[in-house]
Amino acid sequence: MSNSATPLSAAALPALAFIGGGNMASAILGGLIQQGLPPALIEVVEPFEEARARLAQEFGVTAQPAASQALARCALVVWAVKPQTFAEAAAPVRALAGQSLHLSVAAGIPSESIARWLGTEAVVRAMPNTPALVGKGMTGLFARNQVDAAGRALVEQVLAPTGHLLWVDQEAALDAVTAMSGSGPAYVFYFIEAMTEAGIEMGLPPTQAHQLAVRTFTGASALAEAASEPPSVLRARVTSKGGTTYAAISSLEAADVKAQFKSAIRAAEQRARELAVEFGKA
Ligand SMILES: NC(=O)C1=CN([C@@H]2O[C@H](COP(=O)(O)OP(=O)(O)OC[C@H]3O[C@@H](n4cnc5c(N)ncnc54)[C@H](O)[C@@H]3O)[C@@H](O)[C@H]2O)C=CC1
Ligand SMILES: O=C(O)[C@@H]1CCC=N1
Repeated sequence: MSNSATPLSAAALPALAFIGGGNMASAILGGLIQQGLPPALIEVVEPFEEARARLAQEFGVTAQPAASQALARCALVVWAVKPQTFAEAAAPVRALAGQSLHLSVAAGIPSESIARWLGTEAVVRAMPNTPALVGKGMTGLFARNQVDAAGRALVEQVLAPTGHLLWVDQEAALDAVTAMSGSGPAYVFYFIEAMTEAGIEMGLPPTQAHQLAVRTFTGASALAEAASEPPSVLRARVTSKGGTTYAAISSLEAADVKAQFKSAIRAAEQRARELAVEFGKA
C-alpha cells in the first residue's frame, strides 16, 4: 500500500478531516483558516450539537455528527478525541480510513493501536499544546516507519500555523513531550496564578498583579530563548547575594520545590504510559 500523501487542495473535497471538534481541533483548524485555507476544505466529525454550532460560528466550518463517505477522499484525518473515546470513535471510520494519512493528537494512545483500529499503517502522532491557539505552540511528532517524506511534509504543512514542530525518533519520547510541553502550559498557568495571588496579597490591584506575573513569564521565556547561556546562569544574574531573589530562591530550595516539580512532570509521563494501557488495548 502506498501512503504517499496528496497535498491539500480543492481537487479532493474535503481535503482535511477532524474527528473531534474540541479545544485541540479548534487550535489547529483555526490556525489553518487564519492562514487562508478555505473552510470548505475541512470536514469535522463532532457528535455534540453545541460544539458543531460553535465550529460553524467561529470558523465557518461544517461539522457532521458522523463521518460521511467523503472522509475517504481526505488527504489527512486529524484525530482530536480524548484517549478514552478513541477506539469507539475509530470503529465507524475504519471502512473509510484506508487512503488517508492519519494524525493523532491523543495523549498516550500508541500508534500501533491506532494502526490496528483503522487498518492502516499511515499513522503519525503529534503532541501539541494550547499556545497553538496563538501560534506559539510546541508540538512533538512521531511517524510510523511506513509514513513517507510526503506524509511528514503534509503533517508539517497542517501544523505549521500552530508554532514550532519537533520530530522524535522513538515513540516513547512522546510521553516525555506530553509531560513537558503538552501538559506544560498548565504548570506555567499554575505559577502565574500563584504569583498573581501573592501580588494581590501584597496589596497590588488584581489587573496589575496579573500583568506583572504574565509579563515576567513571557519576558523571562524570551530571554531564555535568545540567550546563549543556560537558565542557571540567567538565574544567577538576577540573584544578588543577600538580596531579594536570594531570599525567594532559598525559600523555594528549603521547600524542595525543584524536586517536587520534577516529580510532578514524571507523574504526567507515567499517566501517559497508563493511558496507553487503559485505552490503547481495545
Ligand atoms: N487540551 C490540551 O492541552 C491538549 C490535548 N491533547 C489531546 O487532544 C485530544 C483532544 O483534547 P481536547 O481537544 O482538549 O478535548 P475536547 O474535549 O475539547 O475535544 C474532544 C472532542 O471530541 C468529541 N468527541 C467525543 N466523542 C467523539 C466521537 N466518537 N467522534 C468524534 N468526536 C467525538 C467531543 O465532543 C469533543 O468536542 C485528547 O486526546 C488530548 O489528549 C493534546 C495536547 C494538548
Ligand atoms: O491532560 C491531558 O491529558 C492532555 C494531554 C496534554 C495536555 N492535555
